[in-house]
Amino acid sequence: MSFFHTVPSYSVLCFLFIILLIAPPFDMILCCKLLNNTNCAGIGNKLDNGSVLQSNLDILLANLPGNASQIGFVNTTVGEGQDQILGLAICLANISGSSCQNCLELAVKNLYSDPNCKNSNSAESWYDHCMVHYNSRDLFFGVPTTRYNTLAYWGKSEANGGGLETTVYSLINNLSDSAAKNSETRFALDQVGYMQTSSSYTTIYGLAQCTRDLSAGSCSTCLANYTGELKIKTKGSTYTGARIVGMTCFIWYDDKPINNSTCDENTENKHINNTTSDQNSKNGSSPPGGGGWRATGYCKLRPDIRVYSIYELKTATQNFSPSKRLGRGGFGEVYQATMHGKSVAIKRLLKASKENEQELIKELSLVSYIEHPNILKLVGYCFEKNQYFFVYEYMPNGTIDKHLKDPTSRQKLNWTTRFKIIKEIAQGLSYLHYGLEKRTTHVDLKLTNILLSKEMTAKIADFDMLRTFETDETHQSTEKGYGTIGYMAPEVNALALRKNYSLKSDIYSFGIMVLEIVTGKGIHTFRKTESDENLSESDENLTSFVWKNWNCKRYQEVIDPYLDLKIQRDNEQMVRCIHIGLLCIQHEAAKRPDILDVQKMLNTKETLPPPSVPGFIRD
Ligand SMILES: Nc1ncnc2c1ncn2[C@@H]1O[C@H](COP(=O)(O)OP(=O)(O)OP(=O)(O)O)[C@@H](O)[C@H]1O
Repeated sequence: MSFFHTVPSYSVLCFLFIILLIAPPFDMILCCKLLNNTNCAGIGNKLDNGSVLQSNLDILLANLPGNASQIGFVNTTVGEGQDQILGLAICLANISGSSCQNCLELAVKNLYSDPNCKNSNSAESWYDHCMVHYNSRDLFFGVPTTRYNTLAYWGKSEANGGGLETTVYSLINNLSDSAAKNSETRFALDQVGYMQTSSSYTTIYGLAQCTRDLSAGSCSTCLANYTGELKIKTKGSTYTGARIVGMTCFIWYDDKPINNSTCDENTENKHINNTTSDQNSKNGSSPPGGGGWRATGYCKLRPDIRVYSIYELKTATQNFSPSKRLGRGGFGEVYQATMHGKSVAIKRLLKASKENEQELIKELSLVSYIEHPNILKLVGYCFEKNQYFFVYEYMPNGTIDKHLKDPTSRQKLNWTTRFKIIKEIAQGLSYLHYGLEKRTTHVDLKLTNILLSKEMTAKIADFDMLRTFETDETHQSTEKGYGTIGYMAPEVNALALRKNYSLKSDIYSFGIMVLEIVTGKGIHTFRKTESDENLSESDENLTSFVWKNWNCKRYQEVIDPYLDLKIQRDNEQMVRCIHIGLLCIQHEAAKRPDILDVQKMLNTKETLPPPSVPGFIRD
């Protein structure tokens, strides 16, 4: 199990390059759309400490987050008559149950801690993803209001009559219509394309939601009111983003994806307001021209990444039944399941905890955007109740390691397939090293991290792990991560040297994998020893075994006996792959080819340089 490290592409100096290599991509760290502060002002009646009403309020607020997290909404009352208190809690319908609960717990906490709202008989606290509202006086369930807490807009403005206005308001109208008709959640999320100029295309994302106690008609009314209000407030212009947070409905659109995300105190922005005033909040409106509050961060997740609830995962895996378990690695267990008609592999992270959550979110956002046919695709995740899961596409043919260990599969794994797999791993690695905005290293490349699809397409996996986890003895901690003994390059093999990890260290691991695939012998076939005298297969390592035979030109000794050696072209490719493998595992990192060179070597017949001594071999 491992993770990717990223490197800014402008880095040329090696040491700077390495330092940057292990730095997390900062722009991925921020999570959640932030609203500006809205104050709690003009509180009406205060509750008497120790009163029945106060204790009813305490009961109400203690239960709202948990009750609402089930379906993202609850409205309820506690007490009767003079002592009755009404409460409503709602989350944006595209966040997980755990995020909803976290958000509402924060919202409730603020109702108690904000001096303006503390002990109020009527107050409201809203965050970016949720809102809590209580009242001891009026019945507000099911009643649409025209009052809103925040109306804000931002981004580029365009005079009305331009294409943006049509795009935005047709999106809002469609969303409003869909949300009103959605009897289950009163929520709709959509996106629409907009040609800014003849050559520049923008997507506008949007959501609309009503509290679930509204009827379809009331929901329409609420959303229509706010749409009209937005038009009035923006005074003849349309902006690329806006948000209205109302008492009974919300509208939000932006030219950036409005993602679901997990939020905590650091990332959610709080807003507490009392409800005694009938006036619109003064604090939420932005001046035309894009001032006022602005989104300062997102969980940058690929928009189609799904958020699963633990309940869904438990159901799909028969409560994580051993019969559904695909395997166990250094960091967790993997289960097979079918979700929404697709076969998936659910990785349950056993060593993650709340403290790691922000780091996990950061990893998640990085991994979610990595899309390549030779990289395992992330489908979704679940961070709930201090439990953490990543959901990936399922690879029915398992790991290549498994195929090489089983004599029947090994026999079936002919050279054409093995060569294809080697080239596919190189393609995936090339994408990581050079195909992303920032250079990214895998750090834990090994055969158990290469999965095979139904069509035997190789996909690089295992990039979802924190760098600070405790692990088992087969893994060693790099300064910010792990590698696996046997695959780790000499420059990173000692604990003190872990910071030396570079793209060339990944190349070393790639070279070991190539040799394993050609020889059919995993690194674990050999007993690792420091001695290179009187080597026999049982007491040398893979590297020394290949190197010794290579130097004597005993190529056939090296090639997997399960491979058919009758085809001349295949034989040449096998020897060439041993050669490439040896170039990749040269002791001196600088001498190793980079992955683009490797791809060229694999795809052409150009003459290769002689390899120098590999890592971990004594001259
Ligand atoms: N997407 C997947 N499809 C099918 N099987 C999978 C998938 N992901 C993992 N597996 C199986 O689950 C096993 C455990 O995977 P996991 O990533 O937890 O550990 P690992 O890579 O084997 O070990 P380590 O944690 O030491 O890197 C794998 O060896 C593989 O057999």
